Amino acid sequence: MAARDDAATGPAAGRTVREDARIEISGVTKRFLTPSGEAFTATREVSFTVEPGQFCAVVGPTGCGKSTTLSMVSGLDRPSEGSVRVGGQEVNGITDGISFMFQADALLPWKTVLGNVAMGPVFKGVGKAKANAAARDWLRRVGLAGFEDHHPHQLSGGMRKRVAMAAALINEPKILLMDEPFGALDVQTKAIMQNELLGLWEQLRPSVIFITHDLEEAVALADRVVVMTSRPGSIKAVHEIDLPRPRGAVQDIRFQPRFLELHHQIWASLREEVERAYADTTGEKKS
Ligand SMILES: Nc1ncnc2c1ncn2[C@@H]1O[C@H](COP(=O)(O)OP(=O)(O)OP(=O)(O)O)[C@@H](O)[C@H]1O
Repeated sequence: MAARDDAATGPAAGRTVREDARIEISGVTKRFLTPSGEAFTATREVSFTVEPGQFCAVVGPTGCGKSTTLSMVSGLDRPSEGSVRVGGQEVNGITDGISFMFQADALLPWKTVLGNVAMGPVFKGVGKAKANAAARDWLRRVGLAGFEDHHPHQLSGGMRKRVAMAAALINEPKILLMDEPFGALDVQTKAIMQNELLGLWEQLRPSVIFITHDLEEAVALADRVVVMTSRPGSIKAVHEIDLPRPRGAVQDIRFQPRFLELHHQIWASLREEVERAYADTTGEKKS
């Protein structure tokens, strides 16, 4: 396990970050009841911290409990044991100041692009004119000026992601939870969206938990990469990513010697878990 950041030199150094944006996941075990009434352990004693303003990626084999962990941070679900704290307060319901982005678009098909993005401030009680003005500004920031009156089905996959990103960021969340947000995009569009996300994150600095199956994406974007074991998911390793910021274009980062070194190290620990999870599904034994 690599050494942890020093607060003075870590990702938040020299920036205004919100102390209430620290996420502390401590000893979280989550059990579900199976249809036959048995307890199924999805995660076991998961512990890691995301410092305020830090970008943390989580990787691990399929079914290891990544999304389950995220839903406990969001307050949509509760741990069976252990605790999740945001800004020092135990999470026991939907927490204010948290936004989400998932692989599937969460856009309302009957609303225009402008209407979708303005929804966040409207729900917070901002007047419609002011919310629309903020939404226009955010659409400009994500390169969609001129598409305000379109509906989601009239946009490409990448454009819909931009709308989702504007909708997630318009309320300037202290925490952004992302579950494979770019998983369904083609390679080029994915790289463009990753660059856009990094640019916006550097301006706003929410704390981010970013789940991905793409280790290159995790290393290119994150300050910290958490590797989870195969089911039941626990923490295998936490790797600090010491690539300098701003990172520049993700397409170029991938060729840097330090990137390759980090990727190689993390893949060594992830690979074993991916193979173990695969063996579980095929009934093969891997000790
Ligand atoms: N509400 C639920 N009820 C019962 N079992 C659940 C529930 N939610 C998740 N699980 C189980 O918990 C385990 C972890 O699921 P989870 O979706 O968190 O994994 P994941 O790591 O995000 O997977 P993937 O990478 O495939 O998206 C899985 O075996 C899943 O079937």
